[in-house]
Amino acid sequence: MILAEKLTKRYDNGFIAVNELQLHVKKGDIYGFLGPNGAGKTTTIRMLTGLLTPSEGNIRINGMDLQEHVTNIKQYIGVLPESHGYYDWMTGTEYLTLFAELYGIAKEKRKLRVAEVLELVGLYDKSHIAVGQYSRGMRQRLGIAKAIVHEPAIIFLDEPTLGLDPQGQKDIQSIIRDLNTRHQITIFITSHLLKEISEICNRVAIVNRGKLVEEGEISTLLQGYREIIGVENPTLEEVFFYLTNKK
Ligand SMILES: Nc1ncnc2c1ncn2[C@@H]1O[C@H](COP(=O)(O)OP(=O)(O)OP(=O)(O)O)[C@@H](O)[C@H]1O
Repeated sequence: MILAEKLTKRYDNGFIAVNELQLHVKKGDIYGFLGPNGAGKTTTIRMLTGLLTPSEGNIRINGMDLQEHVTNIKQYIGVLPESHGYYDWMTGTEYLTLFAELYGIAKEKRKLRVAEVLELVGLYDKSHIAVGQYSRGMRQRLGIAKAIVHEPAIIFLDEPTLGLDPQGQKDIQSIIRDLNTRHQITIFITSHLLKEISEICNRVAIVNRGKLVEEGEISTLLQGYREIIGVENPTLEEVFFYLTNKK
């Protein structure tokens, strides 16, 4: 579904933030993209979603080259960026209706689709309140609703539970599972909460200083590092620290 080959980003100051990354996200995955601060996760998401041009390498989404078909591909993907602004004076309904319109959803379908996504993220009851009065958890849920309003096949969630309390984290996790299982959306997610990733994802990639250090099924990965780390049942956190601290 997403195939990135030799993906590289060299910023104008010469710094190589992403270095020949090979990624393969399969249809139906909840794919965790992990790495320490500064590893290149946001830079990668920005390239995979067509916001930043790679310095080298290529990206195929649903078999289409991203550079060549960027406009078409934007209909297939939805994004919850790491940080994003809202129009605080708008209600949840107005905000989503605006994006439904920008995505070209026909006027007669907009109202129904906006109501559907509000229901899906548990904001239906709050749809008439100004976004400025939403809690952080509600804003994140609204951000997810925005990411799915045009029925994309893949969504990219950059730290969706950052700064949320445990209940807020659980709410987002259950929305993610629901989108994946009931709505067949492939999910690409970054998070520093490794327990969260091991609970909701089936596959992960671990990056460090712009380079891929591992990719695969979580269960296979954990098994593969049993002897190397010398722990009978290593957690994702133990494997992560082993891989990102090694020289
Ligand atoms: N515009 C830029 N110019 C130069 N360097 C940049 C630019 N944007 C990001 N970087 C650097 O690229 C590296 C990767 O940044 P990026 O934001 O992709 O990391 P990240 O893995 O998302 O980090 P975090 O977990 O902290 O969000 C960092 O060292 C960052 O300082």
